[in-house]
Amino acid sequence: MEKLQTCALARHGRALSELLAKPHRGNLIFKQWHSVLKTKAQNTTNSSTGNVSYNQEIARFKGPVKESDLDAVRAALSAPAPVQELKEGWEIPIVDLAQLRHSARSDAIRNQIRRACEEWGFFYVINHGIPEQVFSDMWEAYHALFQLPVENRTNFDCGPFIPPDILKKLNEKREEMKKYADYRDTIRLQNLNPDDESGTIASCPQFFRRPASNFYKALRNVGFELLEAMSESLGVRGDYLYNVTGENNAINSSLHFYSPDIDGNKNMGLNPHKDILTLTVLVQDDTGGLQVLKEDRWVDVKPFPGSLVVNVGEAIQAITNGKYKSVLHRVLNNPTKTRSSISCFLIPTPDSKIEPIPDLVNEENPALYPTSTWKTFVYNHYALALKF
Ligand SMILES: O=C(O)CCC(=O)C(=O)O
Ligand SMILES: [Fe+2]
Repeated sequence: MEKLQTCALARHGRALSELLAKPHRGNLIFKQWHSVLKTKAQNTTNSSTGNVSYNQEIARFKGPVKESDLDAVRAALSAPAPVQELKEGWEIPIVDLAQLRHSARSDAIRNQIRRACEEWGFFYVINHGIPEQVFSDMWEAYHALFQLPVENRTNFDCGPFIPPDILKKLNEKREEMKKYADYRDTIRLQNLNPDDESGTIASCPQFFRRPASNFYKALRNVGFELLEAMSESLGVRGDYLYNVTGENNAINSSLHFYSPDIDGNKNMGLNPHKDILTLTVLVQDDTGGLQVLKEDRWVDVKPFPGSLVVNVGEAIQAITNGKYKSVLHRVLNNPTKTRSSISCFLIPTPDSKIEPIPDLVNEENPALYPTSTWKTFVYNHYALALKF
């Protein structure tokens, strides 16, 4: 703590304790970009963490770490929407995968998926059949990973996936971007093929490889199954979305650890953003805080034990010519508890062609997206967001 305090003093010329005493201590100075967690166990009540917990004071104030640029870019993609009361009875749709696998019910479930993608862009998946052990092993590995000293992360935490020239522009806008800082720590893994133990996963610590491989394989395969159902729900061949996103067996992942909102400032753990990729499959612990925007209202994606949370990415929105929605979502920090989540992103390969499905384009529905490669799509996406 002492070291961090010195660091805060040096940077901001004020003692940490002084700032902590102020009612507005959630000010920009402390909205650091990343946080680092480790050491001293505290009595946090995060059920999925078991006995493991992290020192939240440190988590909040260490930083900025090597620029969590992606968060800032994502935040810049759209201004935060107005916060309104949640509408009673609005619930995220639930998709029962066991029923989808049951031929007598699969049509009905595909229709549910279609509606969920059109109306919400988000849904829960239940009865996916992934053994509980896969999750518990992964959570254990997750917590062990976060306990490593931050300098030991460089081998495997790939940082943001942003084209270098965009990154340069972003650095020029750094001050402006600070207002979008998030209260959390994130480890990012990129281009990880869970089938290939000699690939990217080999740069992860030994203890993490096996549980991560099992976990990502399971989540990715659920993602593939959903891509098939989504293709069919659009009236195209079952392998359409899978093929069009490049038959990529590798995934990206963000492992998030959210600090408690100890000053009650309703700080943002993760600013409103859309996922740019194909499909996100996410697990969250039982803390809650994830919200999705629907008709200008934030709706809670409440923890639902045993479920996966799935959301449509920008790539699918483009391929479906806007029919399936990639929607804004955010995470609010819990007042007292930490929160853990792991996103598994299905990603196209760089040369994949991203363009609307021809059958979905007609006179009434002109193409809303030009044909591009995934690489260009990503570039344009960020460039547009940053308005240069
Ligand atoms: O932590 C969560 O629940 C959301 C994470 C998320 O939106 C992301 O990684 O893109
Ligand atoms: Fe997201």
